[in-house]
Amino acid sequence: MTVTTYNTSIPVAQRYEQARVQVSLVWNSRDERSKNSEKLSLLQEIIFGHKWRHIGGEADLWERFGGVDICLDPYSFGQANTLSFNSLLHKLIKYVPRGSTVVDLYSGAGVIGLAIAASRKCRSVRCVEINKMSKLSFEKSASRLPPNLGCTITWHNTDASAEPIHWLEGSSVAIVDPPRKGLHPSVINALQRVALSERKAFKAKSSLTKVKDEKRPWILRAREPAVHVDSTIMEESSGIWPETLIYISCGWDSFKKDCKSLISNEAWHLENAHAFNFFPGTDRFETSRLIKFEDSQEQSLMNISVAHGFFSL
Ligand SMILES: C[S@@+](CC[C@H](N)C(=O)[O-])C[C@H]1O[C@@H](n2cnc3c(N)ncnc32)[C@H](O)[C@@H]1O
Repeated sequence: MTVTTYNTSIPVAQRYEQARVQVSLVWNSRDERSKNSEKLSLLQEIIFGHKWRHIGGEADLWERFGGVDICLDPYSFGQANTLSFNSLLHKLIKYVPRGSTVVDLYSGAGVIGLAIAASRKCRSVRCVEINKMSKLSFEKSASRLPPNLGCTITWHNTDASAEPIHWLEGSSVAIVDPPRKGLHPSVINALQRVALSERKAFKAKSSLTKVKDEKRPWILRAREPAVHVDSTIMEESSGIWPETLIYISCGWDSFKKDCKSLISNEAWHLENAHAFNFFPGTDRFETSRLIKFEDSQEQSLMNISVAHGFFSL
């Protein structure tokens, strides 16, 4: 695969945005009418179409992340640098107090949530992801978790920005790992509100947040889990709000913007950050950082983890 950045008259960043991608398929046959040629058109359909089909080889790729087996299906998000991601997880896990109730927003196949569930004796972990195709990977990975974890783990196929308050309520730790564009304004707004004194008002009336009739069919709402692991009955969660926020970012500019918003009203205070090199040898280096926040209202510690933000060299 080649990405062309041919037009050198425009700035590098724009060159990549406007780049054209050339995909070369190497096929061992005399011509496109040879035996097995239907597989070639199938491959073409797979690459340029919207469906994935398993043609040959092992269907699943397994990785070991954060001490758990993780299944990576082709249609689910997967971290490119496994070593750096493991270092990030190792650091991140320590910021999650044992016994926490965790919400993993933008969870993909639930790698972070599953790793935390396995190592921090969490009471519950809720993974929230918009891509319904990640469900299968989550299910397969969850099936390999050690038995009797004593943690309720659920995976929800929904848009995290649709009802963020619902997901923050009942979670003592919130983890966000958004795409490069950063957090949706509704998520930032909800994080600001729950960390401020408004939190008390929320405590009173939130559990509270009624499910509204959704008039926009494209908005996913899935309060009920698509996958539920472990038999533990969910405890009453109202009254618990995030005291720890871990932000993992792959977009440095969007992170800076989100971070500024989160600390602007002193709801969250930056405490520390960690950086990890996700793309060594490139002209940018992708970093992860863990930033710890202190909540001035309640003197509790808040963490923000920023992963792989971009710095131009
Ligand atoms: C950077 S990936 C992180 C995935 C996962 N945390 C991991 O490390 O494998 C961002 C994920 O957010 C999901 N996503 C994007 N927009 C979303 C939204 N509005 N609500 C929920 N998930 C979303 C994407 O499908 C993708 O899986």
